[in-house]
Amino acid sequence: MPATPTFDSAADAIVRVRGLSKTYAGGFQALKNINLDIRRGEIFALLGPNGAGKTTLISVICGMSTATEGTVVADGHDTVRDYRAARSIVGLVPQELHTDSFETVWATVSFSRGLFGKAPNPAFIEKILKDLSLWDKKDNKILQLSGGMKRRVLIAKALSHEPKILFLDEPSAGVDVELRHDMWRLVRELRDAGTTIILTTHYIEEAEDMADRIGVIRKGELIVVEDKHVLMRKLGKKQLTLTLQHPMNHVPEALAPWSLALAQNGQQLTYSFDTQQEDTGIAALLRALGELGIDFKDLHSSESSLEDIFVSLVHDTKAP
Ligand SMILES: Nc1ncnc2c1ncn2[C@@H]1O[C@H](COP(=O)(O)OP(=O)(O)OP(=O)(O)O)[C@@H](O)[C@H]1O
Repeated sequence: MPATPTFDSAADAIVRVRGLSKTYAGGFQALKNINLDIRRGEIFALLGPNGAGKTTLISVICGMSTATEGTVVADGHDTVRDYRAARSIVGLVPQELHTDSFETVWATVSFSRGLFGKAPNPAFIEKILKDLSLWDKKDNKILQLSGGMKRRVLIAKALSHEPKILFLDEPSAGVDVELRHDMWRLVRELRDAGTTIILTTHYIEEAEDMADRIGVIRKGELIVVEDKHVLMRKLGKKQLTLTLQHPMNHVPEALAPWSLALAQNGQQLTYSFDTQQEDTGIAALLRALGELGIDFKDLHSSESSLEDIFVSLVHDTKAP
């Protein structure tokens, strides 16, 4: 399993993370020497199990939390030395809802824009609220809204100052299907308009669907950064499943080289092969089956999903 971090030094990186480590006050090291370039205009998905360090990494990149070592440069601005400028180009949709507000939706979102020193732009705020189906709630107080509506307000706030980089921390956690679809439509629109999107997610099918590149973080280390399609091609496995005419009790010794799995009460033989190999071994397997007189009535192949790849990456015992 190639769990080597591929450090990609893109010429047009909008975020450059170098040698980033973070140790919390209690002594726990949550991030270990992270190097990462986020390309301008991409959707980058950060995957990792609970506690891997995703939120910590996002908060340090956004300048909300300080690193113990290393630097982050966002669109040319060092997030520590040049905090205000760096912060003004970043929008963050946090995981937690802190929105027990007596303010109205309109006031809250407009105020957020003002916090970043941007001139009022009611037409722009109106557009965001309409895009997020919040327009008819614009005069409601935040505390009167449902959880899903509050989540929409968080997104509206993050977008209010027209950030170049939008961070979404677990945007789909606890939201209904409708909001999820609205959110992904909006994310695609934003990306098409030039916004760079960085998100963390547990919904791997979403990363598979949405992301241009994927980063996998485990125990504070970035173990893989790769173009989604390349990752799936490189680490993906294909499976060939044969449904047999006659069930068998065990896999014959002569078929040992293919490490076949027998399932479905001896009716199904499965062969897993590496998609990168030049010779998949399928032709030889079919010949061997013919020679042994093993007939099959059906044959189909399938590819491993990003989820399979992710699970095998984070459980790879060889990696640290
Ligand atoms: N303020 C803190 N003080 C000490 N340790 C912390 C603090 N915040 C987070 N941690 C620890 O750092 C590690 C990384 O946490 P982080 O929230 O970044 O993980 P995550 O990948 O976002 O997890 P999840 O998917 O559960 O949100 C965890 O072990 C967590 O317990």
